[in-house]
This record gives sequence, structure tokens and C-alpha cells, in this order.
Amino acid sequence: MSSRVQILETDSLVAATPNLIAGSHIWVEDSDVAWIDGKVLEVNKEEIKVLCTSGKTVVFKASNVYHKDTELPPSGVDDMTRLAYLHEPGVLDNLRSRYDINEIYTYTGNILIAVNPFMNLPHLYDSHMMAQYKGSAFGELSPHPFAVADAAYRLMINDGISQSILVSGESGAGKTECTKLLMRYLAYMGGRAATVAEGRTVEQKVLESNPVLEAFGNAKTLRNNNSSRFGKFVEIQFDHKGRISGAAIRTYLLERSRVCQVSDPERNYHCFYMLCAAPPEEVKKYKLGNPRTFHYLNQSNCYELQGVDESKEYRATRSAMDVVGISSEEQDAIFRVVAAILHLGNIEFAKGKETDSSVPKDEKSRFHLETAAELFMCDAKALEDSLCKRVIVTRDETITKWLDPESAALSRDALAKIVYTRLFDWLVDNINNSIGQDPESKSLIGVLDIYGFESFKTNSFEQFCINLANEKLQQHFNQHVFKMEQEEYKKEEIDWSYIEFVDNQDVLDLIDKKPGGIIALLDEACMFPRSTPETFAQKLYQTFKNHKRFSKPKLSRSGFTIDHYAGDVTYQTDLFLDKNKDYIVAEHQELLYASKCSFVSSLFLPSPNLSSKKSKFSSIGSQFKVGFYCFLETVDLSFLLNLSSFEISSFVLQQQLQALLETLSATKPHYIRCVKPNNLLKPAIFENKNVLLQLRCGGVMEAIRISCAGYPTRKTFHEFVDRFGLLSPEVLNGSIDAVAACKRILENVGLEGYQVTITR
Ligand SMILES: Nc1ncnc2c1ncn2[C@@H]1O[C@H](COP(=O)(O)OP(=O)(O)OP(=O)(O)O)[C@@H](O)[C@H]1O
Repeated sequence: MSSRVQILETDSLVAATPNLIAGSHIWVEDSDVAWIDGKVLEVNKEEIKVLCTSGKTVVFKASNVYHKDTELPPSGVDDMTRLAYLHEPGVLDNLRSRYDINEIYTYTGNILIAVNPFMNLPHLYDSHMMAQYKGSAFGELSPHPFAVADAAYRLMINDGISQSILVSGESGAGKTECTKLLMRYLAYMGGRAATVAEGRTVEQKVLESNPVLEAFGNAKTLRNNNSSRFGKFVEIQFDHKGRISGAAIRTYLLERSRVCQVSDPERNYHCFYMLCAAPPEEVKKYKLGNPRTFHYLNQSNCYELQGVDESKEYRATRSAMDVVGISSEEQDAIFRVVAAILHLGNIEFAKGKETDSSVPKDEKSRFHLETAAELFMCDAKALEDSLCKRVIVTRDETITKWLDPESAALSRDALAKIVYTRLFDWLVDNINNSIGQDPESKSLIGVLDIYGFESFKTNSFEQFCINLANEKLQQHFNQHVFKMEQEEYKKEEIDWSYIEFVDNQDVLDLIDKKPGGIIALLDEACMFPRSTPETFAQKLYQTFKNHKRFSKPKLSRSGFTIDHYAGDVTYQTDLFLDKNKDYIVAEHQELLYASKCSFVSSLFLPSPNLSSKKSKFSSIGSQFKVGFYCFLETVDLSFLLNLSSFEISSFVLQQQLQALLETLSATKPHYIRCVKPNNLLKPAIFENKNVLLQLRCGGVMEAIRISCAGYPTRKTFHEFVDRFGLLSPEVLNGSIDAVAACKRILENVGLEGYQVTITR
């Protein structure tokens, strides 16, 4: 911050607006557009009569109205901290004014807010633009992801500190597009021309891995036609000269349920549709055809994407696979597995001869079973057995148990999900191997593209996990914003001790404290055979009845509400237990490990503990943390009928999040908050209420609140004299310097209700 005058307006996000008189321009709350502007007609103690621009005259409480800056330029300001009034309606109005003229990027201090334009703005991203941002001071040019990437790059080079750029926002807000821009800029700064002998460079491989990850990890959802169904952290490593020397991609929380469950009008992962549109000889080889004939695709009526030619996408994915070093044999094996999953989904089950047993329903199901086995290169009878039977090993004996048709279908879906997950993990590992790591690298820039806070009509385990990730990142964000604010005040020798920092540690404790948090109770419930969603919910109600962040929704017997930093979310526990048991059935593991295809077999290499049936007990225990060992001695293990071996999703997630936060805390963070201006995915529509909700969820309002707790309005001495010089006209003749002029103005007016600090 340069030398400036800072004005303290105590918590202007909530405080009443002082000095209102008839004719003042103000903002008032509005049920349709969140905030509407108007003019004060009358001030009557605590009540204010306002003529809104909608034409309505309304009476408001003085504490609910906010000053409007009538001098705000029509194109707004490119940094929110330059707003005369840093409050919610001001922030929203500024973003909107800028969006109207296609200024989609705005700073809030060091945070970049990016509002999705839903239209191409190529002039913003060409090489000329990259050249302009190269080496320019942050804030000197218009806000831009290139400026953030440039600042991160230069800090890394100059201070030798690793950096991270955290891109967040709700689905469809533009995170992935923004991440690609950051990667392009970093490749521009740190890239080098590769010789023909060297082949593709690291940065080319990183950029070209996108289509592969998108083909297997993206799908059309209600909110986004190309939604990433996983989180991604791309780590770019640099050598001592600042050149890219290696990279690694880490992925989080792939939405595996989508493989076998799709709701209208969404789609399954893109790769399934691409493969159905592959050249005829391949379609024939994999016995595929119209996507409408496959159960995993036809649960929804959406098959095509506007403007997308699947056969072209198939070819593009294949060539991207070439670039990232996936051999053509491996590519064949990958698509063979994708086709096998589609056939697997078409196996239906009917009751068998034995009580509660099942068999493939008819000839059609047999055909799909045999085709799936052929494509997996495993034995068809063994595949059928692995779907229709379970072998249970107890201390004394081995029992074979039939599964009824419903359980067999669940077993089939579990197999499809685990195969797809392993395939996706293989792709990520392979891309990483092909890109190559630089063990010598001392500094890196990590870019995190992770889904934002989610709150739907119905929220399940997926939302719970995503929101836990967001709570953790929010804590990191708050701490960082707060720390930066403190550092700035220290630098300017301002007393900052009055800033109160609201932490979300209590929500984090509620969710993942060990022992005693919701996840610990969920893991515990998963260990008990008789647990149901209701018993789990009852346990939560009992344990957290006095917790101020937890509540039981009225009339619900299995839901619970958490008061997250971004608002209340009610979760349905119905599938929490099942989804938390992220299981690998031992029979599936053995079946596919025995595949004659080395690729398929390599996806199912047994973990040391799973190599023999005898070791199942220890393997179960080994996948849990110490606290669970005691259960293994006492619990009736017959409930593991369908779950010969399982991991706990939330446990894996907690480990992943911990590793991510450890990485992040070793870096200097930069934040980009992407905002989706409307749910129609159309240009030029800016829905106030929608945007406001995202600004709150993304912590932007919280960052502003932290700013407001200190000095929300910051003007340079010259700006201050320009703006307020009229109050002391004698300072305007230029005979005294700007600092003295500021002091004179302040003395003259005596400034009631405000606290002003002049700093150099
Ligand atoms: N800067 C931009 N310029 C033009 N269009 C954009 C831009 N950013 C996003 N879009 C449009 O918005 C769509 C959604 O963006 P993107 O896929 O990046 O969202 P996301 O936040 O990553 O969503 P998800 O979490 O679902 O993966 C893009 O397909 C593109 O059409």
C-alpha cells in the first residue's frame, strides 16, 4: 500500500449509516434484486422514508440503509478497496457495472474476482496480453488472471518462496477455464522451446493432459455442460533459473456414483459417449452402438451436447493421450475397459433356484456378461460368481453366500465404480510419469481448481465431503487474509489490535474432530452391523444437541443441519453409511487381478494385506486408524457380507485434505474467486441475489468484513485532497503538500463518527 489516508468506519457492513439527510442517495434491501438504490425523502429519527428507483416509496430502519457513492464512475473501480463505501450493495453494484461493459475481473485487495462472461473474449487472452502483464507491478494493469500468475511467478523467483493459486467457485463459475489461463501464462513465463529430440515439453504435456482428464473426469450437469467432477491440484516445478522443470497433478474426490447413476438431464462421463461415436470398426470390436441401449447412459434422456461432435472428441482424446505418453496398446485397453463397464451395466438379475439367490436375467443379460468378461479378459463364470455370490471367511470357516437380485445389482454397480475409479487414477499416475517430476526443484507454483461450497435441496455425503474441504480452505483463506491485513497495518504503524477474527474452527471440530466429531461417529456407525441412517442420526442428535453449529431439522428423523461459514446446509443421512463404506469387494479384486490383460490386472494389484483371504481381518483393520482396532475383536463380522474389504471414504478424504493443506501452508497463497452470474449459462445476465450468495460463500464478504474491521476506505493523499479539498478551499491552491493538506481538511471538519489515520 502506498502512503495514504485511511478512514475507519466501524464495521460498515452492519453499522447504521450516519449523516443521512433528505436527498441522500442510498441502498436499501429489496426482496427481488437484493439491493436497490433510492433517494431519502424524509428522516424521522430511526425511520427513513425512501423513494426507490423502482418507483416505490418505502420506510426503512436507519440501520438497514447504506450510502450510495454517487461519484462512482459508470465503469466502476477495478479494486473494491477503492470504493468510497465498502459494503455489500457497493460491492455488488461495482461488479455489476463492470460486468455490463465486459470488465469481468475485479480485485478485492489481492483477491481476484472473476465473473463468468459466458462468451468468448479472445482479446483478453492473446499473446500480446501476456507480454503486457509480464513483469508489470500488481495492480498497475487491469485485474486479470495473468496478473495473479505473474505476481506468483515473480515472488517465487525473487523471494524463492513456493506459491499457490487457489481458484474456487461454484460449478460453472469458470474455475477450469481460469486454471487453464493461469497454466498458459506460467508456461509462457517459464517455458522453453524443446528440441525435436526432447519431444514435448513439460508445459505442453501439462496443458495437453487437460483433454484426457476432461474426457474421463468431466460430465454434463445441470449447472455446467463440461463440469469437472473431481478436484485438481497442479504443481508446476521450476529450476533455479525459473524454467519449468517438472509437474505433478493430484486429484481429489472423483464423483464415482455418476458411473452407474445419472439423473435427467445430466450425462455420464464424456468418454462413454465418445466411445459410442468411435469409428465403426472400434464400435464393432467393443460391441457397442447407440448410447440409448446402455443402462448406465439411458437413465437420462440427454445424450448429445450442443455444438459437440463426439466422434471428433474421441479422436482429440486419442491424440491427447498420445501426447501424454499413453501408448496405443494402453489406449486400446483403456477403451476396452470403458466398453466393458457399459456392458456390465446392462446385466440384469433374476431370482435363482436357491433361496435368495440370483442369476443373469435372460439371454440379453448373458450376452452382456460374456462381452464384459471378454473385454476385461477374465473368466465369464468367475465374473458371474463375483456378482452373484460372496465368500465370507470367519475365524473358523469359509461360507459361500448367494446374493439376491437386488444385492447382485449393487455388486455389479460397485464393480463398475471401482474399475472406473482405478482407471481414472491410472490415467493421472500415467500423466504424472510422462510429464516427469524434478526432484531437484526448490520452488513450485501450485494451482488448485476445486469445487466450491454446495447447498442443494437434497444434500448427501458428497456435499458433506465437498463442504468439509471448503471449510478447511476457508479457514486457510481467513487466516491468510487476516494475516495480510495485520501485516499491512504493521507496515504502516497502525494500531490493529481491535480487529476481531471470527474463526470457523468450531465447525471443523464438529465435523472432523477425533474422537467425537461427525466423521468419527459415522466411521463408528459403519462398524456396527445394525446401524441405520436413523440410528446414526439419533447418535448425532444426542451428541450435538447443545452445539451451536448443529441442529435437527423439524419433522426429520434422519437429517441434520450444519451452520457452515457460508450458511446452513441440511444433509440427508440416508446414504451416508453406504457411501462412506467405499468398498472393494475381495472377489472383484481377485477376478480382475487374474485378467489376462496386463493393463486390467495392473489396476487391481493386491495390496500386501489383501493377498490372501485369511488376512481379510487384518486388512480391514489396517485400513482404519488405531481407534478402530478395538472393535475388530468384538464386532460380529458377518455384516461384511457385501463388504469383504472396505476403506472409509471420509478417512481417505481427511488424509488427502491434510496433505493438501500441508502443501498449501508451505506456499504463499493467491486467491481467485470465480462467480457465475446466472444459472442460464448465458452472457449479459447478472443476477444480484445469485452473485451475492456466491460472494458470501466464497468468503469475499468475509474478506471485506475483515477489511472493514480495520480501515475499509483507503485513499492516496492526492485522491483525498481532490475529493475533500472543497471542505478547506485554501488547500487547493497547491501551496502545501498533500499530507499537510489532508491534515488541514480533517482538522477543519472535526470528523464526527469517523476515525482517520494518516500514514506514510
Ligand atoms: N473466461 C471465460 N471466457 C469465456 N467463457 C468462459 C470463461 N470462463 C468460463 N466460461 C464458460 O463457462 C463454462 C463453465 O466454465 P468452467 O468449466 O471453467 O466452470 P467450472 O467452475 O470449472 O465448473 P465445474 O466446477 O462444474 O467444473 C465454460 O465451458 C465456458 O463456456
